[in-house]
Amino acid sequence: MASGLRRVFGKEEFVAVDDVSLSVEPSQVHALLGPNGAGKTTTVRMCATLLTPTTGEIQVDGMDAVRHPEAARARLGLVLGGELGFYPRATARDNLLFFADLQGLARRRRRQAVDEALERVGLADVATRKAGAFSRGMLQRLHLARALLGSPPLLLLDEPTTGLDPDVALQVRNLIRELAADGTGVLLTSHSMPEVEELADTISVIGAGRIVTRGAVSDVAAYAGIAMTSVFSLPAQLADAAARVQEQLGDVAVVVQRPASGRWAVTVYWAADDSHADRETHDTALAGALAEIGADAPADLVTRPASLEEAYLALADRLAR
Ligand SMILES: Nc1ncnc2c1ncn2[C@@H]1O[C@H](COP(=O)(O)OP(=O)(O)OP(=O)(O)O)[C@@H](O)[C@H]1O
Repeated sequence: MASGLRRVFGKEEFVAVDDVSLSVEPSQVHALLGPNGAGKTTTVRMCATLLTPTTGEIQVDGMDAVRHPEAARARLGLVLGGELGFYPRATARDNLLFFADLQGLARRRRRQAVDEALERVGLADVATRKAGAFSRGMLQRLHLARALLGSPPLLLLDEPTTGLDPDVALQVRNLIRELAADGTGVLLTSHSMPEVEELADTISVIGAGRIVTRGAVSDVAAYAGIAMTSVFSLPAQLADAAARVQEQLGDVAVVVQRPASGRWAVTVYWAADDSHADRETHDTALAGALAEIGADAPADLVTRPASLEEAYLALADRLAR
């Protein structure tokens, strides 16, 4: 839906977003991942018609969003992280009725659309309570309800769970998954790796305004140069275990250790370029290295495909401006 997006700011001609293309299909959750200032929000704001691209094209549900921003706006729902924007002394329902009105929803459809949206986000029971009395989690769900008015085929969610309690964040994630399952396309930004890993079908990693890699978690991991990871713990007295295991393994892996619960939590990142290596090969190599340094075989060893967080941390240096 977006191609060749570029956005330049100010007299200094700072390039915030450079040649970004992406698409969000129905039922797909597409996540934008990247460090602070990478250009994620600028991209979302352009897709939402809040910001005009310096160059590039955007289509929302077949509508040219640069030429016809209002028509495109009616085809998408937007939740920007940390926004306020409700009338504290009006009820949740009246707030949504006001926004339904702003969106130009037909009068006879308005009340029904509002009640459906409140129901969808689990706020139907508190529809007559004032928004000012809502907790942060309830407000965030109200934002989602607002975005859902008129059942747009596309949702743009910029950090929808930032600052929420874990249980409320979980509710919001469940809701996002349900909406996608019902056919809505979702473009999501988040700093939570487990969240992106859980929700996203496609991940675009953005660094310094450009998309550097795109795909599933395994694709991001391959780009980061790691494929699998082994994690285990060692007793506190083995303070130099990582360096000694590293010496044994050489450049097929990177070994790090951190203190955790009075022991060492050790992580071994196996290099991705050895495509023949499987779990067993890694475990055998590791057992040999540990025996060599005089450590007992760890009972809690797990070797598995790299997580998104591990992959992301491994490539963080390459994303800086
Ligand atoms: N209106 C503006 N004027 C000038 N520079 C801007 C403007 N908006 C954004 N920028 C700059 O563009 C870059 C990208 O910002 P953006 O907010 O898109 O990043 P982000 O990836 O969403 O970051 P974060 O993770 O911190 O939210 C930043 O360096 C920011 O300072």
